[in-house]
Amino acid sequence: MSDQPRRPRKHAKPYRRPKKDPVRILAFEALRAVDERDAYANLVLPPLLRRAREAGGFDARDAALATELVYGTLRRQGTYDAIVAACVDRPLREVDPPVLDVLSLGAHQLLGTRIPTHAAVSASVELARVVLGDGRAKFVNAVLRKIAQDDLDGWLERVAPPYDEDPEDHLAVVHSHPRWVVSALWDSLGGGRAGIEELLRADNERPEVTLVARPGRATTTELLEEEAALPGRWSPYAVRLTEGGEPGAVTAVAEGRAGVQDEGSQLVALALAGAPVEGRDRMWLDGCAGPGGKAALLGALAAGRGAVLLASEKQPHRAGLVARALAGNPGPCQVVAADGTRPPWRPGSFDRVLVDVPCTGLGALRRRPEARWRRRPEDLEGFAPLQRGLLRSALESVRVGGVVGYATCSPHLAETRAVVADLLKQFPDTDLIDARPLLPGVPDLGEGPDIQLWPHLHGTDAMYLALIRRTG
Ligand SMILES: C[S@@+](CC[C@H](N)C(=O)[O-])C[C@H]1O[C@@H](n2cnc3c(N)ncnc32)[C@H](O)[C@@H]1O
Repeated sequence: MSDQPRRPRKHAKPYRRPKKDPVRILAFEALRAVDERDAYANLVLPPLLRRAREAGGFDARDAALATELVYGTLRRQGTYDAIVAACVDRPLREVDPPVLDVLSLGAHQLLGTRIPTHAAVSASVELARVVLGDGRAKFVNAVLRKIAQDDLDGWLERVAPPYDEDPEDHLAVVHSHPRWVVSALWDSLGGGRAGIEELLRADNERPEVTLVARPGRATTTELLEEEAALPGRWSPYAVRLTEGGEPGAVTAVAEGRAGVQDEGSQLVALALAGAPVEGRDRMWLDGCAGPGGKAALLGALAAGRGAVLLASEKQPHRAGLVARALAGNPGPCQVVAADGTRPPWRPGSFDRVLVDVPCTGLGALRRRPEARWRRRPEDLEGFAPLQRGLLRSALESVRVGGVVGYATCSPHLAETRAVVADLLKQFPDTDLIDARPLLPGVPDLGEGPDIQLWPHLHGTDAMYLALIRRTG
């Protein structure tokens, strides 16, 4: 035995178990709800945050951190799964989902935030003790210590296949999108590596909150008086709220004179309203109106031109939301709950028709962090007949000389150009209108005549719009 004196123990103070960490427990609960109950993060989080605030000791910074942990972990799940898989000695499907959630949450803190390594590991291990028990906390500790040995770039070099060998798989792991989604977005965007990488990066950013000043009811000047407000980029009715801006605190929003509406959604309504129609321009239809963002803007624009808007929506509760969005509209409008594929109105009744059809939502991935992992390629087949049925009915509902706008918040070609091409074959007396000149000053709208907006080019959701005139 050595006669060297033993080194004094480093931790002279008695071990004190760290206090429970409400931020990480809340983030874990939210991830479990998304995983177990197929909940949506943007719906599950607000009540959890409210309850935490009401319980006390949970301030705005805690709420911001919890939100970042949940959204960031969900968005980057594909990347973190690949890294965790490299650090455990069994297939990920054999790791219990709650354990995986704690590991992903830890991986995000280590690789996607500025939280110091020791704090990220110890907070995650403590979370694991509380929600999983001591035994599994040891496993979490071991895995996170391995992950902490490298930074994100280092890990990506190890776990992503080289770009030259498999570009789509490489981008899927590096930018955390399912491979089929990378493929579909790239097909629609076209071009080389730089563009698709910018798009995938933009999908991983939190979108700005954009307001619309509903014409005749509010002005952008009024909205710009808000502290965190900046002018919109493209829509004359848009105002952006920078970090910390709270839409609910804006008087015009509380009064329904303004609303929260992505600028891409505003541009779709503006392009339809601006399309030239021959003759009468009095009857406008929004055939898929719920929850009413575009209907409220169209209603206000119609009012300014002496036209009437009929807003139709199949789901009665969503028709209720449309009625709320249109309450106080400065001109005549009506809301009905109706199936747009079997409409109660007569053919040829309308001068302008919008159908913003149900779709995969692949253009709004910034807003719904879990959506990319839930969607399946088979979903496209489910939407295809409905999208065609709604466009067919819209083309029947418009009079000769009037215009139909077919919109999606997906850039997937199967939901955009393929639907339009099919219906143009069935309705030979139609013309596509070049929509690009209707959005003056908006660059990079594509080759036309339809338009495709993109998060990385326009800062909007990836909305698609084709404008079709009936000529006979
Ligand atoms: C993409 S959302 C429309 C968003 C809306 N235009 C807005 O800007 O707020 C599609 C809407 O179509 C509705 N819908 C689905 N099937 C329908 C049908 N057969 N007829 C009419 N509406 C339908 C959905 O309930 C959903 O509210």
